[in-house]
Amino acid sequence: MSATELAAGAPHPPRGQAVPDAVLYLDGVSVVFDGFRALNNLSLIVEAGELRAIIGPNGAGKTTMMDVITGKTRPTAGVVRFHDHDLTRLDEATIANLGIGRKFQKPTMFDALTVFENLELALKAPRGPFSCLRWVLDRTSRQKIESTMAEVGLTARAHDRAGVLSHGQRQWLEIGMLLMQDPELLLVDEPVAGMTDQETEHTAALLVRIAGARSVVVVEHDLEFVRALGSKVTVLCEGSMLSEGSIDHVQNDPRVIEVYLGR
Ligand SMILES: Nc1ncnc2c1ncn2[C@@H]1O[C@H](COP(=O)(O)OP(=O)(O)OP(=O)(O)O)[C@@H](O)[C@H]1O
Repeated sequence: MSATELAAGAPHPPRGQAVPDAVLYLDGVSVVFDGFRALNNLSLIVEAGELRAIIGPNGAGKTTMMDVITGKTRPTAGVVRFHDHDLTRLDEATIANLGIGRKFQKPTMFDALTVFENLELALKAPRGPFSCLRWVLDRTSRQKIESTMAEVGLTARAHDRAGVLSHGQRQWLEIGMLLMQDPELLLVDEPVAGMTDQETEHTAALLVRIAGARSVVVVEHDLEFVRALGSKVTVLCEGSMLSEGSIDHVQNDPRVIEVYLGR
């Protein structure tokens, strides 16, 4: 049973059984806080190289879902797998080291350091027997920093301090810092809140560009931005998946219109 077949609606395999091409696999996940179900039997599959948008009204469970994937919150029930790793048994640091990066709304960088220096700090420290080959590693690191700056559109700001960047540029730098860690799955929380229209467009193009080489899950309220992503959209409501498909499909789904878009 492949992730594509499951995503098309085929029945899920028995709990705990790996799905070959799924990077992220949630099945029957519930989170109960003091009797309140923040997640209610949620199932979700993200494939390799997929860009997925998650939308839903306030309190739908979007943040709780991200918290479950990153190990911040333990599910009360259900399966959460990253490839064949059972994430419900791992702590946050171990999950991050497996290759799951998370970008929160508020950027966390050093304002007094330049764009280049912030990316350099975010680079994984060289490990192993070749770490003495400083020159080779330095050249490789420099190339990686330069390609990441190009990827997020900050090459022209390389030697400017992070503190003088615009709000949008700070968000892109933070995404670049996460990319330096080579995540296989990137979780992005409301990336365009407070951005100008032009910054929002740039961010959509950036996320489309970086998905493909890794999977990207974006939680966002801005539906025009979600449309620009051109990706599959999952609508959460009251902790469950309400609808899934293209932005046109979910925007025309009467259940979505009733509980979310029609408000
Ligand atoms: N630690 C907690 N203890 C109790 N209730 C919580 C806790 N965390 C979240 N909740 C509740 O769970 C529900 C889902 O919250 P969550 O933050 O996941 O929703 P969301 O979709 O991210 O909402 P928003 O769009 O407003 O950020 C909310 O009703 C929230 O009040």
